[in-house]
Amino acid sequence: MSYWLSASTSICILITVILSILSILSILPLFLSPIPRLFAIPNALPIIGHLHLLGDDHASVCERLWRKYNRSVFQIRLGNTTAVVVNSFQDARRILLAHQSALIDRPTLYTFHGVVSSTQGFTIGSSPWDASTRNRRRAAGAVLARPALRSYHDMFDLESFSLIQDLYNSTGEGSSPSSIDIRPYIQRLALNTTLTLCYGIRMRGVYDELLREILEVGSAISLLRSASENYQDYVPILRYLPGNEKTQRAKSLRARRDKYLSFLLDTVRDKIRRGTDRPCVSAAILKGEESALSDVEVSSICLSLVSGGFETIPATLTSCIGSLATSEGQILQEKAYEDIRRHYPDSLAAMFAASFVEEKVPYINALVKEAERYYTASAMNLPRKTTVDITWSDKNHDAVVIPAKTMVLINLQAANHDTDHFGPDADQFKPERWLEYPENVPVEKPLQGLPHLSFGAGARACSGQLVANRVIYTALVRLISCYRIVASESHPPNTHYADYNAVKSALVAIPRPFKVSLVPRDETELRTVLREGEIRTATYYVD
Ligand code: HEM
Repeated sequence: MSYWLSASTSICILITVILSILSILSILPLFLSPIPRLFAIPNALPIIGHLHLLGDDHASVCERLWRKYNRSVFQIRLGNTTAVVVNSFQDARRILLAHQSALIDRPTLYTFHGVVSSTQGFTIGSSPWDASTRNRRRAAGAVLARPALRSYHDMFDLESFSLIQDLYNSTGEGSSPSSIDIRPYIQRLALNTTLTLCYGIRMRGVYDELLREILEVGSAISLLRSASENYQDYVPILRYLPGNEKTQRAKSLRARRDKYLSFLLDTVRDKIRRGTDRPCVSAAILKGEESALSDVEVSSICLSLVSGGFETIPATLTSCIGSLATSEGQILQEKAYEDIRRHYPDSLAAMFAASFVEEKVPYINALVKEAERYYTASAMNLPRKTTVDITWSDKNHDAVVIPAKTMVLINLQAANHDTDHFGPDADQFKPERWLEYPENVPVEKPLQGLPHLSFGAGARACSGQLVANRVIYTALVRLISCYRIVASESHPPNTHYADYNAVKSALVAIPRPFKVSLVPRDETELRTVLREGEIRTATYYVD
């Protein structure tokens, strides 16, 4: 009897000791954390920190951690790097705007900055803050500012017209056309927009070889900026393993990118020699009209504009079309069509002629904002780094100091779906949230501050948001007024705000493939605008 008693006592003691050790281990990171008193997520492992916990979908995991621990701002450890994650809309907006100069820097990463970017310089979005970044951001800002939009009307017209024309040619005529994957068409629309701005060059074919090479290399490079794909950035010992595949891959992508960037710049030089160049960023700089920038800075600006738009616009626009194509989306399409007709009552041709110079249909503006919010293209934003200490406080917790040189990750996906800010239906695609209906017609609700955080905010906010809005707006107005978009039954879209993304570890979302049928609303009217459009746009580009 006493033997059993002492045995059970020993087991109890053993369990108590194990539990005590475990609880000490779980709270230990709080005491060891480099940012004193800022809540640290438990269960960091030696060497890798929280990388195991984050998996490949950092935004959704951090969103769940926020709700689980009821802390919108917390610290995590990515291998050897401490990062502060900010989740709620209010906190994200506050840290980006109230501390914008303290957050103006961006961190450098071994694979992306050390290997990929060693030849053409960093893009603006991946550059640490210094005088060169300031000059490049200013130059890009001038090209992408509101007054400059006017000079791109031909381009907006041509590219959105080519979208409609090529879709028409690919899907066939009649009321039951074949279903199609729309993303490659939108990729060309987005890439041609920035290629025209930077080099005065566009690709005619949706499956053009150079176009596909730029897209493939660009997407692969964007994966090299992801924490979950590049443990060697945070666990340095991995860099020295023999046959390091990541570094080899980064070098081969760098070589492929250097090749097409040189080709594009050489083409502009050649056009300048022959006097056939078009006004664009690189021609202005090569001709000495803009002398403050070096060659590497010119390459960096062009690279920033090309890479800034070619994935973000397709992610947003393709997914929006996915939502419109569902059975619930049919109602949204009809409301949008009615509103387009209300503002352009005369004819489809009149609407076509005006749709690229103004953004005046409220329902389409609401669709654009909702698509940008709901399908947050860059879920974890481009990382930021503090330049000085930030004193951070909120009403529920004591003030903490986030030290200078800390990585700050703003969870844009979580902020854009924050029910405290957008209401209980934040997880639904609902353009109506941006509208009010006095006298039963849609009018845009007056905006108080930022509508959403998909373009970031503050001193390093997206430079291309006005161009992006116009491209998405024009494409939607034209598509919806020409076609009813219907989801394929065999390849339907995934419309969940996180799961629509096939590659969650990438810096910018890549929507899962789906197909739609495009049913012409009025075949005769459609053919008229196609004929007129062909004549009008033929005058824009004479190669
Ligand atoms: C729907 C389309 C787009 C989305 C959702 C988007 C999103 C973003 C985001 C989240 C950032 C980082 C902001 C921050 O750190 O706060 C960014 C930066 C940037 N974007 Fe965009 N973007 C889009 C389109 C474009 C386009 C079309 C261009 C150029 C033509 C562009 C050029 C840039 C540049 C140059 C930066 C770097 C800014 C800096 O670091 O100073 N973006 N974008």
